[in-house]
Amino acid sequence: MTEAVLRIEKLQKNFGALKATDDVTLDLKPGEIHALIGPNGAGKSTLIAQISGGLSPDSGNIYLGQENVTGLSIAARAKRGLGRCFQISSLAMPLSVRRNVMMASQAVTGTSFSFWKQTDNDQKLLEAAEKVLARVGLEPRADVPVAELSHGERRQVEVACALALKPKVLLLDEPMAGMGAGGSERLTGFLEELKLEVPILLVEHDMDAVFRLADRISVLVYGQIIAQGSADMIRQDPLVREAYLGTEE
Ligand SMILES: Nc1ncnc2c1ncn2[C@@H]1O[C@H](COP(=O)(O)OP(=O)(O)OP(=O)(O)O)[C@@H](O)[C@H]1O
Repeated sequence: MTEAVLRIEKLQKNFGALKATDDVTLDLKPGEIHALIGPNGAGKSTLIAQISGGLSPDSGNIYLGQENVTGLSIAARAKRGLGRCFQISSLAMPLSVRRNVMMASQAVTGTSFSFWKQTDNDQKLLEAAEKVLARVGLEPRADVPVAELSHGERRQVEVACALALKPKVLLLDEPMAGMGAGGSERLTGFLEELKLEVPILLVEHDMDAVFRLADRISVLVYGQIIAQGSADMIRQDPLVREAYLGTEE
């Protein structure tokens, strides 16, 4: 059996009486996209926050490869290869696309002291940024301030920032949100290629993208996984149809 790169075991998180994460177990294997779907308020963001390290679970464990990372900080997890899509709000708007990507990779290489001077000179960072920008198709926009980009392009910058950290695992929280049809289509194609290098745990409301991309899908409702399996299995699952009735489809 292929070893999981990310494994979540019996995770539990309560907010007062609300069970936001209720005994969640799932894993992510090399080469796959595992999508996490569920109606609004199902607990997807809460789960992603616990995996990335922003929120501590009440109980349960999170493993990156063999290592239990449940007690580690966001930065410590990032150093161990847990990449996540940066929120647009964390991008530096006045700075160029290239500079944003360089700053992202610097954040985990530990070279942040006096980085304003250093960044321009650090050839390694620059080369790494150029590679990533080419990868996501942002090369022609490298010198443009993020503030001048379209929403879809900013999303691409977020993905580029995450990739600059050379992650072993990628968490993407609604990467298609706010993108036009063309943007979603391009990003879908890109993620299809990317998963072969970096497995992806994907939270996404765009069901066309989910059903096209996901090798496996977990359906979260009221903090619990009510179904887990291939896209075909999930499409036909009566519990899932009931949970989505009148919402997504
Ligand atoms: N810090 C918090 N304190 C109290 N309740 C919270 C907190 N964060 C989230 N919740 C509640 O936990 C539940 C799960 O919320 P969460 O944002 O994880 O759902 P979601 O599936 O990501 O929703 P959406 O699809 O709308 O983004 C919701 O009922 C929400 O109101």
